[in-house]
Amino acid sequence: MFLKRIEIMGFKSFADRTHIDFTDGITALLGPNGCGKSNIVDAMKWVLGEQSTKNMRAEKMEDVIFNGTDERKALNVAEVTLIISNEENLLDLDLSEISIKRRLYRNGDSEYFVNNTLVKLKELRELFYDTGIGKSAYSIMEQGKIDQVLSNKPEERRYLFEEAAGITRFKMKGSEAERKLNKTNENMVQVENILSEVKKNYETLKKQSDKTLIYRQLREEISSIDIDLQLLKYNQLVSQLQSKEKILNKELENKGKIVEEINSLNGNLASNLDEVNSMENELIEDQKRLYGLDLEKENLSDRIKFLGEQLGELENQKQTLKQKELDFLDKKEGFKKEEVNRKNSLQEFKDQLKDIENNILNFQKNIKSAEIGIDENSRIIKETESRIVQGEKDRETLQHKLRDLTDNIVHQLDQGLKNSGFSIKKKKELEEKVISQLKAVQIQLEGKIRLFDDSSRVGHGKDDSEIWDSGVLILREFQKNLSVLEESIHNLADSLPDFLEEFLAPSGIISKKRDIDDNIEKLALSLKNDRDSVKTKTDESMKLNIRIQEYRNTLEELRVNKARMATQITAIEDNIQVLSREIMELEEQIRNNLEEINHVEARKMETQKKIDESGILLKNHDVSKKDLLLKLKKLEKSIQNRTKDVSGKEGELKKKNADLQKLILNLEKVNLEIEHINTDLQELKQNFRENNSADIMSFIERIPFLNTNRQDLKSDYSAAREKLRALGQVNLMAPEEFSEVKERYDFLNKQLEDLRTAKEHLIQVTNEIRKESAHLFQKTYQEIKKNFNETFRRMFGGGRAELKLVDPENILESGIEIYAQPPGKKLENIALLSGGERSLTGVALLFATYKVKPSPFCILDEIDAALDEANIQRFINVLMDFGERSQFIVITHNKKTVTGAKTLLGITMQESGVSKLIAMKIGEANETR
Ligand SMILES: Nc1ncnc2c1ncn2[C@@H]1O[C@H](COP(=O)(O)OP(=O)(O)OP(=O)(O)O)[C@@H](O)[C@H]1O
Repeated sequence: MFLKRIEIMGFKSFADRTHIDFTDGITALLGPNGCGKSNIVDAMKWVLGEQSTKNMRAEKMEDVIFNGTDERKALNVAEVTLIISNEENLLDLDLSEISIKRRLYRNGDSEYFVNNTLVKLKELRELFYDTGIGKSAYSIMEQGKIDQVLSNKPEERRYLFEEAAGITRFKMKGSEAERKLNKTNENMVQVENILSEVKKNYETLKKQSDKTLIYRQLREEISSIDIDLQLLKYNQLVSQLQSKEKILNKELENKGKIVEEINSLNGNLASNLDEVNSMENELIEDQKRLYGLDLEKENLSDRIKFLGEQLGELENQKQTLKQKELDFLDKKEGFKKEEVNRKNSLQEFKDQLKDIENNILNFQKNIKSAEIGIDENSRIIKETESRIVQGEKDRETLQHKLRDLTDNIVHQLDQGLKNSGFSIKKKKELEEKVISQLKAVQIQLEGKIRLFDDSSRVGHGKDDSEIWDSGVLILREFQKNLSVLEESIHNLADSLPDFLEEFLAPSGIISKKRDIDDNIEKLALSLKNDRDSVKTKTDESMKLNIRIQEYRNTLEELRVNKARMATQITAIEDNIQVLSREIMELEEQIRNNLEEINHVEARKMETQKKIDESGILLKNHDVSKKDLLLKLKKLEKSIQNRTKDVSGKEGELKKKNADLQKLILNLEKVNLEIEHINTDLQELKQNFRENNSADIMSFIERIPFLNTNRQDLKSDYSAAREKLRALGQVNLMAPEEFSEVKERYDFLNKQLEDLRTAKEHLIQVTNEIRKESAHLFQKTYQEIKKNFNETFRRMFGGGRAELKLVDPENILESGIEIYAQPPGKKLENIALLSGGERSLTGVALLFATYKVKPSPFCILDEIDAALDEANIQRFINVLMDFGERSQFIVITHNKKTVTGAKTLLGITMQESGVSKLIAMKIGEANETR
């Protein structure tokens, strides 16, 4: 047993909570027409997820909720619970009993539960795939549906075979795989589009990055050569210093010796020569100073020259940096222009998007107002229709009244005439008498008038008094005749019955009839107007519906446009972001460049200051030298005068002193040279630190490996600088930008590759599903085909039936033709069969399918309606056979079919409009039978 119980509450005519317990075998559902038997079938379909309102015999889904009776209010919720036994694990849930519940509220909210857990409709449907149960399966066969299996197009019949073959799940999986494949294709196109955009950027940045890397390499090369040159100079200065220090030490030794010799010579000349000596010392001092001044002057000139060269170099550097700044500014200007263009386009797109959104709002408003118009029309139509119904009722009431009144009039007239003894013949005689008397009076009157007229004109010889007398006579005669006439009129009036006056009086019965006639006429006119108005409003609503459809189509297009526009806006916004980043980076480069320029400028100014200071020193030297020369001349003259008196010994002493002086001068010179070398060394170190932000001593270990050919190094330096210049403009951030883009480019390529793999996989899955489905379908089709002929022969007591694939080459789409040959007839297409034959053929196909894949339960709703006695018996025989294996619930009005059932369930409507279940025990059932 599969179906255990169904609980229905508030569903269609089942207003109260109703439990129906099912049993094994065949259960017959009995009850008079309209008592709610098919509503139970509807409840079963509904709880299994039926979505078609047509299949639920409703206009909208809310119509399935109990909508009230004269005695009961409508309900706001419908609920059906189906309890299924899953002991044979037919459903893929590890539970022995499963309850499925569907609930619908009047506001349209709908819920599904499996074992009281809220689930989605999709999950519920998947639970029943390939079980023969469910929306499109064959477990529920209703009135007309069996016939529909035969009337459907050959392709539409496939569902029966597919469900039996168990490929519904495959089909779903196949469609899902195809949906995924389409989605993957769309994603691939999208990724390819983005990739082609990124690729452009990638290639541009790659070129720029390569160039920048060369640029950086050259800069490093130049800096390295520059360091080598500085190291060479440093090495040279250090060697010079060492050799000078050696000379200094040697000369100091010599000086010591000569001083000793002079001291001994001077022993006796000391006193005499003190003055001379002091003068000579002064002279020597002055000569030393003079020599020192010359040396200093030479050094200053060299220094000024060196600083001048440095200044030139710095100026070149500054010019290069300036040029670089201009290039950056040009580039930035270009980017700015592009950014403005992009922003303009962005604004245009945004305006367009706004227009589209406004249009969407307008169309939504139009739809809303059209819907309001339709609602208003429906309201008016409803009102008018109820007015028409009321009008019809009123008209009927009036017509009823009119009929009563007319009967009354005839009756009263009859009665009145009878009571008053009125005779038409007598009335006619009296009327004729009055008319003839009236005519006689008229003739008499005309004759007398003429006579009187003649007499008054001619007189006939009579006087006036005679004329007057004859006039009086005439009038008296006339008066007499009128009295006779009056009497006749009275007689006539007396002959008419009195009650007629009452009849014709304003409050009389005839006036009432006239009023009713008028009212009926008015009512008919108003009904006609109301019907015209209903028609006009219905036409209007139809037009509004067409217009709503048009608005919706346009709305759909607008929504597609809106999405497209939004994508373009995002793309431009991305573009603008890239541009503003590039601009910011350029600005950063310009700022760095400016800092470099300022730095070079500061160094230039410092160098210039040094040149100026050296120039002032040079001028001061010239003045000092001139003064010193003048002083020297004077001093030499004084010494010459003083030494003329000194003896020949003094010659030797003089010579010694001269040697000493020479030595001292040499010593001074060497000291000065050492001092200059030290100054140069300090300067070199200082410059090195400023240019390279590092101490030259940290590079010292490079010296032994240096190419000591200064000339070669210099030409390498110039060549590298030339290459750098030839490179032109360089995007310094390009390698970093390129690495970012590369990362994205690689990522997109990877994504594309993944999508390709996914696509191949999906194609493979689809092919496998198709292959497996084709195999299962073919197998099941062949079995059903074989069974069909057998069940057909059993149903018809002979004959032959056949199934044919319309397109055997295309087994997964092919339609299935049915041919049937009832006994003694020709093999015919089913369209030519009689109603009963068709039902029987349909049932044969259904049972042939059950044989291959029995559905765990089966509901047959009056499928026996068109069968005659003999066929019913055969139908019952087959049904009872199948009843051994499956659970059958049969709705029928046929007594014979009822005899085949094991259990009977009765449905009644004890309370009008509310279905109720009466469980009949087999004993009672037999009595009922
Ligand atoms: N939402 C509803 N609320 C109340 N009653 C409803 C609702 N929907 C349908 N009905 C009632 O259900 C009845 C129809 O029930 P159903 O079609 O099940 O009858 P049946 O027993 O199958 O009849 P038959 O033997 O003629 O096929 C109708 O009287 C209809 O008014």
